[in-house]
Amino acid sequence: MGKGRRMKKQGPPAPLDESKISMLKKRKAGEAESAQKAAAAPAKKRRRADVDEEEVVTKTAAPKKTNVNGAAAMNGKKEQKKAVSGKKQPVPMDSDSEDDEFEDLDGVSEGSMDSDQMVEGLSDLEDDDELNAEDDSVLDSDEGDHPRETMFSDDEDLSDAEERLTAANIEGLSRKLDAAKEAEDEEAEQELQESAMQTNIAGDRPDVFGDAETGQPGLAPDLQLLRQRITDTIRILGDLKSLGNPDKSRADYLDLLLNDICTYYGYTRFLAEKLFNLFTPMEAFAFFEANETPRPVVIRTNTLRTNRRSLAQALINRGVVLEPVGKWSKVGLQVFESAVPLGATPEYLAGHYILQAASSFLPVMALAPQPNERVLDMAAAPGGKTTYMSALMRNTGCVIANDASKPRAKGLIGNIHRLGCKNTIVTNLDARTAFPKAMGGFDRVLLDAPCTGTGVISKDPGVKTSKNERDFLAIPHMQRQLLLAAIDSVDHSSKTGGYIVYSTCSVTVEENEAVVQYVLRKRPNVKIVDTGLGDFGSPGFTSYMSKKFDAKMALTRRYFPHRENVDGFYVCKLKKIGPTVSANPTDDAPAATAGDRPAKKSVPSATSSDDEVVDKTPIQDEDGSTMDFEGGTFGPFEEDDDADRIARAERNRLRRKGLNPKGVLNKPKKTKKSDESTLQPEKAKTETEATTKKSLNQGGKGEKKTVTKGEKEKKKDKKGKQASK
Ligand SMILES: C[S@@+](CC[C@H](N)C(=O)[O-])C[C@H]1O[C@@H](n2cnc3c(N)ncnc32)[C@H](O)[C@@H]1O
Repeated sequence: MGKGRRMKKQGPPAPLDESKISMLKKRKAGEAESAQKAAAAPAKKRRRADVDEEEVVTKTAAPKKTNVNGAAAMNGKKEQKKAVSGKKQPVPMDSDSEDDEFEDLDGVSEGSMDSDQMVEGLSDLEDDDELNAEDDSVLDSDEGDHPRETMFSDDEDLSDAEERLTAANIEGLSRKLDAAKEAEDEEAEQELQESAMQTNIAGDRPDVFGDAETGQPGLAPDLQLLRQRITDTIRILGDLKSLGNPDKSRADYLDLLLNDICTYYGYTRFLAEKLFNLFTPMEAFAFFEANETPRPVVIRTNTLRTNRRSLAQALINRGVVLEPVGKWSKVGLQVFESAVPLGATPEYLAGHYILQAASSFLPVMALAPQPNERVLDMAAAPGGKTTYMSALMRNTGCVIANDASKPRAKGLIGNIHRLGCKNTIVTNLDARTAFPKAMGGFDRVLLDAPCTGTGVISKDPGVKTSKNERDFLAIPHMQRQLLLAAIDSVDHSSKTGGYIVYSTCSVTVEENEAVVQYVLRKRPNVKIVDTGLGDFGSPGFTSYMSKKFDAKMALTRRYFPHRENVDGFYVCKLKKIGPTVSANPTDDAPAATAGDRPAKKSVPSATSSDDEVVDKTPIQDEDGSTMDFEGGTFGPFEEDDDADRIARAERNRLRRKGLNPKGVLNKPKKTKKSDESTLQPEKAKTETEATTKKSLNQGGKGEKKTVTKGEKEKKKDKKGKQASK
């Protein structure tokens, strides 16, 4: 549908630094020798072009496991990779001399490249920032204790120093991305203007309303014209005064634009509007466009079984064209092309890697689980993040990997076994209720929440039409409950942790900042902290439309397909700073949780009695100031009345269907269900919804709910309200 976008590199690794290479050339070989070699070069090039398989295999002194076929395949792939990545290629190597390698680096030689050399290229790309004039590791052979080991480190665990390095890398990458984006934006703007000029050459003010009919009635719309009108309208909206029709308002243009976007990209008006409102019209266009193309394929090296260099080597041997994903990750590899199915290679089956979107590394990096900790992954299936956590913890401590969906939990078990995670226990529970009471005291909790999936529309275009108003009430409601439970499951006095990471693959405010804002109000014992992910991505919104959020919301991170070329994602890191209490004891705070280990001093710990112990001690911020959680700077979430709002939406939905809400909703039910479960969709539309529904049922089953005095009073209140309505 949309104009094809070329596959962009997942955050471009820095190109090889030619000046450093020249320096090395000079140092390694004298000038006279260089001249001699240069004279001999054509002959060598010819020889290389004719290189036979035997020569490839015997290139290095040390015996290599180079797969001849794989190497041969790579020769062909080299050119393809050039085309895809548009970058200078890694170095073809020859055992003859290092100088030859340098010639190749200069791009003179058309010679063959074996798989080892590809890996060398990768290591160069990975660490080129660290290169200095004395660095021997730009190119090397496999022999001896060569610094190459540090270039493509065998030990890719994130030590403290490495973590800092990763953060620095992210900043560097981010700066590069900014520069690249600026250039791209300029280019796009120019293109847009050029094309607009071509079609509106006749007049200064493009008449987009004049050609409102882009196709004959009953016929498919002319997509070319539609696209043109979209770009024209965006241009007009950028300068309404001089380009717009004086008889038309901004709202008229926005309306036209939204309708065109719906027709062109196939969204419902409801969702198109919701997503459109996140951006300027120009950026919204880029977002919708990006949703039409797939994100780069990325695999994560499982460091419990191998290291990235060996994995890259093995896959290159099989004809896979790949590169390190970017400096921000030491375990990711972006795959450009593959001659074999990536989900069926021997390395895959042996658990050396997992196919995992780049953005889904980020929540785990933010959580930063430490060896020997006790960690909970509340919604874990199929386990991309669980297995990454397990690897970061080096198979020590304990990861509880939970998912409410049984079939998905089976997949999770499969991945855990395949990847050799031995510190992991799988549970199949509704995480909204299961953990805080039964099993708390976690050092860290990850909640990668079920969501509407508006960040992954390129993977699941069904989202464009399947998500409705009701979903945007019911799903955030569940996310709030889950996040409250996540907080209540954490031990605030954990010596190493006390952190919660909340993430979604959705870009809407309802599922991200609004959920976090809600829990900040409900749990004054948490605060937003820096994700540690550097400047990669954009800050979370501190205000949106009429809503104002906590100023620290800017510490949360948003990722967008059109900005970072990753799936749309949101990451927020919270620190629990006091025992579980609730600002409103009648709300979702459990009467007793196992989340907090008994506090050491006078702070009253939660007990197992029905009545919640509320710690009235004001919670102090790091600077010693008392935190203001009651209204004030952030609001206007005056009253939490999710159930009412959902009920209202349900009534509206039924009315739209032509049904009488009173008749339908007041029908006597066979079994008694909780407020929320009666409001779940009758028909599961997506896997998430299906799971949600199931988990709701599971939650109801066999769970004896403890009702506090406050809860009883609130219920009474609600009944009174409903009766008066
Ligand atoms: C976004 S996916 C998780 C992806 C996973 N973290 C990964 O990286 O592979 C959300 C998961 O939440 C699960 N889920 C939905 N409702 C749940 C609940 N109440 N308790 C626990 N898990 C739930 C779904 O089954 C789904 O697998």
